Amino acid sequence: MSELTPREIVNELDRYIIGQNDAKRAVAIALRNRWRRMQLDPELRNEVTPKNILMIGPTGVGKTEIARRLATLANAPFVKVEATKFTEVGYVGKDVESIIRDLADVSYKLTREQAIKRVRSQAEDRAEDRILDALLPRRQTAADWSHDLTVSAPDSETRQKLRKQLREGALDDREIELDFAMNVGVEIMSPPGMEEMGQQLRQMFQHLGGTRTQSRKLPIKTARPLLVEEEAGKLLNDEEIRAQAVEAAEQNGIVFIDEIDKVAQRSEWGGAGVSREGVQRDLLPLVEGSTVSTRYGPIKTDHMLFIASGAFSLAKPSDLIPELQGRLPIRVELSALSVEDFKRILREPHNALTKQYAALLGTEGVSLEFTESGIDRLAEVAYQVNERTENIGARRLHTVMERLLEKVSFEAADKSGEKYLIDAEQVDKNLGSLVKDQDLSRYIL
Ligand SMILES: Nc1ncnc2c1ncn2[C@@H]1O[C@H](COP(=O)(O)OP(=O)(O)OP(=O)(O)O)[C@@H](O)[C@H]1O
Repeated sequence: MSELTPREIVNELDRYIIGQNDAKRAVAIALRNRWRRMQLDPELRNEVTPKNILMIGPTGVGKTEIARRLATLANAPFVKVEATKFTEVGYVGKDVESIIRDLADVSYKLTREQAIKRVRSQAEDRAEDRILDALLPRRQTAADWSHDLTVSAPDSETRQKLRKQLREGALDDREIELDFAMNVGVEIMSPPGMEEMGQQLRQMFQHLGGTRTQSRKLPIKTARPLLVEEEAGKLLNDEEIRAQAVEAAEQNGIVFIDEIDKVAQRSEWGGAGVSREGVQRDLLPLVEGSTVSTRYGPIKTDHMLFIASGAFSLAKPSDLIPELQGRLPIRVELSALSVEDFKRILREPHNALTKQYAALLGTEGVSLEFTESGIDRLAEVAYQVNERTENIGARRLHTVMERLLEKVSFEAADKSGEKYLIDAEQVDKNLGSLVKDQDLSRYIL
């Protein structure tokens, strides 16, 4: 559980997202409220439900990015779905529960990764010993000392030498033969709603099947990560991880529902409105709090944080069914991005595109530098293309940048040691004609 204060959360988000302060504040408060809730005594804790958020703003201005970064910050399981997915042909209702099942999968993966991190060094030690055993069968070193091979004998001199070489990477290419555990568990696909039964069957088969081993000959550098993974697996308790994953999804889960405006009911839309309202009605129990069965066991949605988002250019939040409106009490508007914002997005974020491309090309020994004028011009070009064709927000920076650097990216492998300077002139030279030609920019930028 993140202990960051709202101010700290906003500061962290500022490292990646330019502007959109209202939205940042809203999600920061929501996250802090989770921490506050956990400080309460259990009885009151259960009464406090999250104040879900409705983000309103055009496409590509940072709605998803804010939610995703928040989740990363809080180490929280996160899923994003498009509400329109449930209006597609073939939708037969109730499938919205798959959102929670996906969240459970994400949560399990996250929880397992964290658990692996905790046992990693122990698993690495064990893996090292197994490699050494393969290089120098332990009987030669340990048997005289003890017949019980599970008790580790002190390293013989040869073993010590090998261990040193191994750690220095000197034996990386040496091939060894090892027994790897093969999971013979049966994958059971359970129909929606029957996950728990599937889970029980899976466990039953696992007991019947057990694990078998398979002997494989591999170079040490390939074998090592596999052995670490296998040893970590042995050190972990899967039942415990499953239970923790359920807990994390219930207490920390964040569900981001995009395009909620597209399923907002408007009386004049007539017939189609029914199915749209249907989707809202299906979503409602999740947001209000219900129990969904997953392969990890039943999961309650009561304390998950739901962030719904949409452009609301045609429909308005008041076109959503009243119950859903009531469940999304916090409204934040995100503004369209200006040229100045684009300039900052290219320069400031920790992961700014300019930094990403420079780092990528750096791996080829090519140095890529953007002058101030170059960045300004790029931002202006992206803004212009957005105005003239379709406004896709900051996503335009990606398409424009990709186009600008296409040639450099292609050639970089043969240009080690060279330096590329991107100034305004370069930008104009590469993109000028495309920007002027509306049809071309529609296809290419
Ligand atoms: N304010 C911003 N600061 C930095 N980067 C941004 C900002 N807005 C958008 N971006 C970048 O633009 C891309 C798209 O943004 P995002 O996915 O958040 O859009 P969105 O507002 O959720 O749109 P949609 O509703 O269409 O999904 C991301 O790569 C994101 O990093």
